[in-house]
Amino acid sequence: MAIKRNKITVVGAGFTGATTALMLAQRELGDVVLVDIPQLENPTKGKALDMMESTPVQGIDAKISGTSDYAETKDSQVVIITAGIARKPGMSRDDLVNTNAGIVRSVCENVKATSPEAYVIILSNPVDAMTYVAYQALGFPRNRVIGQSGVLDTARYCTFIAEELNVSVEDVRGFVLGGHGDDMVPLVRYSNVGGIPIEKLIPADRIDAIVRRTRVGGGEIVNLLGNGSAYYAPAASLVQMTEAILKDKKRITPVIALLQGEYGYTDLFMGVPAILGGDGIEKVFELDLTDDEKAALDKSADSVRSVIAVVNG
Ligand SMILES: NC(=O)C1=CN([C@@H]2O[C@H](COP(=O)(O)OP(=O)(O)OC[C@H]3O[C@@H](n4cnc5c(N)ncnc54)[C@H](O)[C@@H]3O)[C@@H](O)[C@H]2O)C=CC1
Ligand SMILES: O=C([O-])CC(=O)C(=O)O
Repeated sequence: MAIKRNKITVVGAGFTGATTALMLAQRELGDVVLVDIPQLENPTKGKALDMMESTPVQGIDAKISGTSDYAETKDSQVVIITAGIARKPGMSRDDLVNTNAGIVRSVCENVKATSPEAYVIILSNPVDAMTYVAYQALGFPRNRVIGQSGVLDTARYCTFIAEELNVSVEDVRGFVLGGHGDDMVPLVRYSNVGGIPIEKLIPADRIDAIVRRTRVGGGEIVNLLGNGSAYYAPAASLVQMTEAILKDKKRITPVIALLQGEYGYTDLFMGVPAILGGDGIEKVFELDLTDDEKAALDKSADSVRSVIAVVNG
């Protein structure tokens, strides 16, 4: 049987969606279908065609198409959901909950009908609650419904650590757990540079400053952009997760997963370290936490619960 390229659907052709589509193609992870609402059919087709016309210059073999018709997304291996509104300065991610819950629900009904075997990655904010909405609407097993927050939050954290020490980002390792809000939990104790714990390299007050900056990293970009939120690092994070699944890389990475007892939480979607591979979330790791770390995670879990309560009405 002829081997075919993977098919990856990106729903939402705005800043994050379009950037993700281009980055997916640049890594030749598969053919990409970019979907937006019917009113934006032509701009969506236009963005896709423009990207497609860059492929000879870049030496990329991947098709990129734009549509508002889910028939064209049929049997995608991975579906990435970026549809929804983004926040502006002065707003929190949670302010987006009602609008985006409706959008994510309707998108997921289409995804369920056209790509019932897909691994679905959710970006739309507030992303922990939106992953819950997607899980309910899709009815897929929990290993196939995956939220993106921790790859991005950890990338910001590692960027700041590398800057602080003036070392390669490649040698920085860390984990950010919890909800994708200002209560997220960068795990200092599990962070190292080239295997050396960061507590041995960076003074405590500077580590505190890095942790604080990481927690509000999304807001820092929102305030600078003035009319939208981050999209380059979020897109890169989505691409890393997609690659982990499509290439069965079994990356150990934070993902938003449905917790059923892990860390003592039940029926909660939140960022935890996991193995991400060919079967989606293949295993969630339960790290040993100190009392302070667990208290911080509990606080973050409470924040996520309060947003999920809004969704549940
Ligand atoms: N989880 C995370 O780490 C991050 C989450 N986000 C979130 O991702 C979402 C998208 O952000 P941007 O791309 O910057 O926004 P954007 O406004 O540039 O793009 C959103 C796109 O979604 C489309 N859309 C709306 N309803 C739709 C529907 N029913 N079907 C298909 N498309 C639909 C819009 O027409 C628009 O093109 C926001 O909610 C934002 O807060 C953004 C960055 C990081
Ligand atoms: O801050 C926002 O609204 C977008 C986002 O989630 C991030 O960049 O972390």
